[in-house]
Amino acid sequence: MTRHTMTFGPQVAEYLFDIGVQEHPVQRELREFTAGHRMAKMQIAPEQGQFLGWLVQLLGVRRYLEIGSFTGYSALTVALAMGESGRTVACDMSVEFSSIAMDYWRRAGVAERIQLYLQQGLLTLHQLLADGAADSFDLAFIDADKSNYPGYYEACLQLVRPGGVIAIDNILLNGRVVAPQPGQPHSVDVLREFNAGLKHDPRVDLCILPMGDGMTLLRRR
Ligand SMILES: C[S@@+](CC[C@H](N)C(=O)[O-])C[C@H]1O[C@@H](n2cnc3c(N)ncnc32)[C@H](O)[C@@H]1O
Repeated sequence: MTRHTMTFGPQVAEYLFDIGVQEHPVQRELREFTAGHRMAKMQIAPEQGQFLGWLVQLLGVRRYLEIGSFTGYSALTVALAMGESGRTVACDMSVEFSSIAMDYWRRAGVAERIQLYLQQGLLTLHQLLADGAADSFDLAFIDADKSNYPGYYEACLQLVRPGGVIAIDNILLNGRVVAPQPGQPHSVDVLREFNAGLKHDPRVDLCILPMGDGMTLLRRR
């Protein structure tokens, strides 16, 4: 028993992965491919993917909005968990990353169910709102540039239906949110202020998981 969240080394992390992560063969291939990519650390941890897939089942998610898709692992995970009736709107700005993502989405047979917008994420979210998509998503996942997190959050609060969930990744910035350094990027201050405000936000119910680099979950009231 413990009153604190345990921290653990690579051996326990490997054990948790072994006993806790179920992957489709294409998901595994994509994760292994991405491990060799120069920006590999941007991908979510596989146990976060497992959690998102589980949340999809729990909530009965049919419409998923993702801001920041990189090589496609999180979108692939959620698309597989939603099944044939699921629909994803994915946002990214990188042609290079997105072409890898689309390749793996095709190979897993989910590409037709994912609509990718290759432009600034905020622009896409505002377009979706202008097109009447408010209250239409069951789950949103924010995992892109940190300085825009407050803007992504405000837009997602309108796009996700009441009772739906907004998940937010990398809220700890590798611990930089609690150990500010001189000359650090402005995004650290933005994220620290953003994190601190959520527990006072009457529009949501909050839960933070110490998973990966910290994942916040917000249920829209
Ligand atoms: C942390 S990665 C996403 C990881 C992904 N969710 C996964 O599971 O592999 C962040 C992504 O956000 C994208 N990005 C950065 N700034 C962006 C912006 N302003 N609008 C849209 N996408 C952006 C990057 O190109 C990158 O692919």
